[in-house]
Amino acid sequence: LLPPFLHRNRNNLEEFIDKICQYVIRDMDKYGVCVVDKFLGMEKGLAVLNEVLYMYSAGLFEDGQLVSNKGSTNDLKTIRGDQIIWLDGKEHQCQNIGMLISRVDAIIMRANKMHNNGKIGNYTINGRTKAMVACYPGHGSHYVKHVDNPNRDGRCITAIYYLNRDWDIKENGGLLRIFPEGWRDQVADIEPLFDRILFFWSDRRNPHEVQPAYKTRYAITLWYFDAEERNQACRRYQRESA
Ligand SMILES: Cc1cc(NC(=O)CCC(=O)O)nc(C)c1Br
Ligand SMILES: [Fe+3]
Repeated sequence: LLPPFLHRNRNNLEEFIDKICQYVIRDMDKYGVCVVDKFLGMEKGLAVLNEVLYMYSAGLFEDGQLVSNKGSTNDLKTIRGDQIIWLDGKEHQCQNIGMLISRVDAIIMRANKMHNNGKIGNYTINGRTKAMVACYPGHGSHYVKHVDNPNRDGRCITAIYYLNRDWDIKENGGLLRIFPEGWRDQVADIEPLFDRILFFWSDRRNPHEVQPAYKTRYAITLWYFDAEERNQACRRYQRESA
């Protein structure tokens, strides 16, 4: 008879997803931010990391936005921000990234169903963006303080999965600092640790920044849509572009 921990069969996965789901609902309701560690486990986490490293080494990432950085002499020194690639997870050599995406979908859709008559935080989630795989090259590249969805474009939850093994925040930097609205001068400092997933409301409640990273820093981001807000945003967009 196999020891219990080797039976990672369906019902263990179902139980795991339910447990994480309760935790996500509670923390999102209370804080608007939720961190889950050991999300996939070492083996699957490494499989996802290896797919990302393979694509990065194959030069498939596009150059991210240029962050114009005023040097000391006030010259416009542009340092490269994050480099990104968008994936739907069905691409060749991406089946583990695809598995990660379906795990996050399972939690969000389960939370959507489970929570006060099919809503999480009063949202009805009916879709998401593709996965944005981002790499900060690590020469001090950072991301300036911003809000993901400042103008009601439909995105309600940001989910970020981190892939950085042996990350030492003092040495390597790359801290994600969230300034949750209503927390007064408190901040949420999130280290981009391997196999960690972070959820937060995408709107103005959660301005955030990535502090300069001094080692290559990888993350996979998904943004989930609220049906109503997304429909209104699409209608607005059609009117504007008509
Ligand atoms: C391209 C793009 C990236 C990000 N990334 C982060 O905020 C970093 C989070 C982290 O890696 O810890 N956000 C927006 C609104 C856009 Br657009
Ligand atoms: Fe962001």
